[in-house]
Amino acid sequence: MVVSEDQTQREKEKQLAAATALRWIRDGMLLGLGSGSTAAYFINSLGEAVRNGQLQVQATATSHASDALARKAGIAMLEPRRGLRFDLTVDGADELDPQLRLIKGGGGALLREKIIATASDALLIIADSSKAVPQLGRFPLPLEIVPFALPWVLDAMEALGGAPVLRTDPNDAQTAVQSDQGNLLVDCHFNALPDPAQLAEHLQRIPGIVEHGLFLGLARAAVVAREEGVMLLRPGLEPVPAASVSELL
Ligand SMILES: O=C[C@H](O)[C@H](O)[C@H](O)COP(=O)(O)O
Repeated sequence: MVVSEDQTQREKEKQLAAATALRWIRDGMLLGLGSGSTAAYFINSLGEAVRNGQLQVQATATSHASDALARKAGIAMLEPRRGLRFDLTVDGADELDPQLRLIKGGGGALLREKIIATASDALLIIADSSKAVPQLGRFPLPLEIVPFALPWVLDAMEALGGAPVLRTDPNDAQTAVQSDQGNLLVDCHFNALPDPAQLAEHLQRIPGIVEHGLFLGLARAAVVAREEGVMLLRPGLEPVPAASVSELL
């Protein structure tokens, strides 16, 4: 596989954003752990700090893959239970706009990610520079669908102006990808989402859509690594160098 200079730069930025997020992790915190390649860098860095005795934390992961990675990294894992709330969730994103509205779910983990983000006092996004966009929608919107509902959900998405595509195995177009819950995933192409809140309302009314990948009003801050430095973005505030902010919460 040929890896372009751009891809190499993106990977470096993901690692840098993930490592920067560690500066806001405090001893004793209960953490939500995100999914995807950027979150994996964070889990590995966190695991290293735990194994070195620098940090003691407990966590719940947003996917089977992240759970396995975190256990392997030596992080103490918590099962879901009544009353459990997280101090902070650290997760990646497929797109984030200046108001820190997000598209998530490119890795299929959107449902557990939204559950854990909602059970957290704060959601911190870690991202490479390609994820920060002026307007959401170039990345197709992921949806988690109950299998029985698929045909009607596809019709409903077309009626909303989207072009829905069932997510299949990249090596076998006949095999649909299943989420950790055993549901189907649909990627809906819109090109641009001028009113994400209105779209989210429509999606919530379509039976069979278990969850959609619009995360609105959930992210407290985003660490975005760029060639010129690592910035902290917060809704309604000018971006500042991440190193200048000592307390996030
Ligand atoms: O379902 C996956 C998640 O929403 C990921 O956080 C998102 O797809 C970003 O993944 P990556 O860090 O690999 O770009």
